[in-house]
Amino acid sequence: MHYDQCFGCGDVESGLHMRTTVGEHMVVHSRFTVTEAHQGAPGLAHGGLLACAFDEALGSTVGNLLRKPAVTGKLETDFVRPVPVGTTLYIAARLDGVAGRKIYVSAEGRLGSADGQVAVRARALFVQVGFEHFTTHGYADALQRFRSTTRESKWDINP
Ligand SMILES: CCCCCCCC(=O)SCCNC(=O)CCNC(=O)[C@H](O)C(C)(C)COP(=O)(O)OP(=O)(O)OC[C@H]1O[C@@H](n2cnc3c(N)ncnc32)[C@H](O)[C@@H]1OP(=O)(O)O
Repeated sequence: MHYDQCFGCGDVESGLHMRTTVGEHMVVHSRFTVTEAHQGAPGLAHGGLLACAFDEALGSTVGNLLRKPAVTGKLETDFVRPVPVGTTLYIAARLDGVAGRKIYVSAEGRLGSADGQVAVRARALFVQVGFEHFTTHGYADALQRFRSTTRESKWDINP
């Protein structure tokens, strides 16, 4: 689901500008290029921004494969190698299982190419929610407009 104000996939200037495609064996691929706006230590990606990229990639995996609204309940990250500014992180994510409303997903991010060195691994639990989760806690008017103008069309699989 593409929301233009989303920090992960939207058009926010300092955002991550991530796009997602679904590949073979239901592996969901995302890319994130680290810019000057994403630094923690000088010249290196901030860990929280990397976690954000994985939240986005894993959320997109849930959205693209299950097409059910869900939110992150738990997100774990292993930071294995530093990710320098200018690097593109290639994230491959998988759906590991579903148990009732609980959705388990995991991903790994590689440096520079789809077969580069692993820099980050992540696992998450998403919890399926009703649309009222967003209207109750978020901008209800904006969400209703977003829903009525997009419906199915913003689930962009391999645009
Ligand atoms: C394309 C879109 C990309 C989007 C990418 C970005 C996604 C996001 O960042 S979403 C924003 C961040 N997340 C949030 O704001 C969520 C805030 N949390 C909540 O709203 C609630 O805690 C919520 C909805 C997760 C769960 O609450 P609720 O609906 O009452 O369900 P609840 O009964 O507590 O939990 C359901 C099940 O999940 C389990 N669960 C919930 N949270 C956790 C957790 N942190 N760890 C382990 N298990 C958990 C519960 O134990 C329960 O399991 P069971 O069914 O076996 O008893």
